[in-house]
Amino acid sequence: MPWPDHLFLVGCGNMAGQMLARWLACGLDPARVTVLRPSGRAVADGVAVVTGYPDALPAGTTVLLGMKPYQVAEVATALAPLCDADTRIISILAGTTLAELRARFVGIRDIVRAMPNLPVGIGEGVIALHADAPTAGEARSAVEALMTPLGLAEWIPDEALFNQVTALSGCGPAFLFRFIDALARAGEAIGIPADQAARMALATVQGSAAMAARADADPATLADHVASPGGMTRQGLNVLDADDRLLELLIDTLTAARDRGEAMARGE
Ligand SMILES: NC(=O)C1=CN([C@@H]2O[C@H](COP(=O)(O)OP(=O)(O)OC[C@H]3O[C@@H](n4cnc5c(N)ncnc54)[C@H](OP(=O)(O)O)[C@@H]3O)[C@@H](O)[C@H]2O)C=CC1
Ligand SMILES: O=C(O)[C@@H]1CCC=N1
Repeated sequence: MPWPDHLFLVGCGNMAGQMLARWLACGLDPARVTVLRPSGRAVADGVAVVTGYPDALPAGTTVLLGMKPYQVAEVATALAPLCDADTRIISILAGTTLAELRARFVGIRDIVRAMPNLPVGIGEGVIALHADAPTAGEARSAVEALMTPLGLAEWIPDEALFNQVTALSGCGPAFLFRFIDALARAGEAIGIPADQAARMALATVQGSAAMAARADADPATLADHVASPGGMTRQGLNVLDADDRLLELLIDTLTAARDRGEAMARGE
């Protein structure tokens, strides 16, 4: 596995923390990692944690921007002077365009936008990637190799779609967690004891997702395999399908998330 010579994480909270946990589990040497986080909280055995910027970054450093998007100006002011032409930057900042990153990290050739999601921590995430023309092919390959142990890595050639894919896969786990919770609560509402409904909802979603991932048939066809003609499932599907109720709900959900990304890109 071609790990970066050095990895410098700016912020290591919910998201970057999951990425790092997976990289370490896959063999990244913790001595190659420095984490900057204001709290100074320990991250993992052997990983250096700092609360301020070092005087210099080691040669061959890959920087992961993992703080909140609104902090990019403050971070870039401190970080950009430490970067040299060979520093690689990976940004997971939602709604932060490459144009903005290029304006803040002038002179850096290799900048990649990455949009991971939380299941990267167990190697079952999705990571959308986008790079523009100046970023070297070698850097793209290196970043892709770094993302591969995290799950499904997909290049998005058109950055204009980045907020859309963020809505689908970056935010998606939250929508799925909400669905699992709602399925359990719906079970409880029709009389199943709460703890049993929670266990059964989670196992149903887990088993269905795993089966869909392995099946030759697409998910829409699999739904028909569950539904016996004139049976119970069809009656339930009729509720979800009436006026495309579920589809419309999800389109509204993704649209709201996408719109927020566009507003963030405008600095709102
Ligand atoms: N959560 C998710 O599912 C996803 C998040 N993202 C992106 O990841 C980024 C982080 O989100 P998330 O992990 O949820 O947020 P968290 O709040 O969990 O983590 C933020 C991190 O930034 C650190 N931090 C705070 N202030 C500064 C500062 N001034 N300079 C440097 N670091 C700072 C925090 O330090 P400390 O640990 O000391 O508090 C913390 O480690 C965001 O840009 C978001 O858009 C992208 C995809 C999915
Ligand atoms: O909520 C957010 O803004 C980030 C982007 C994707 C998931 N979390």
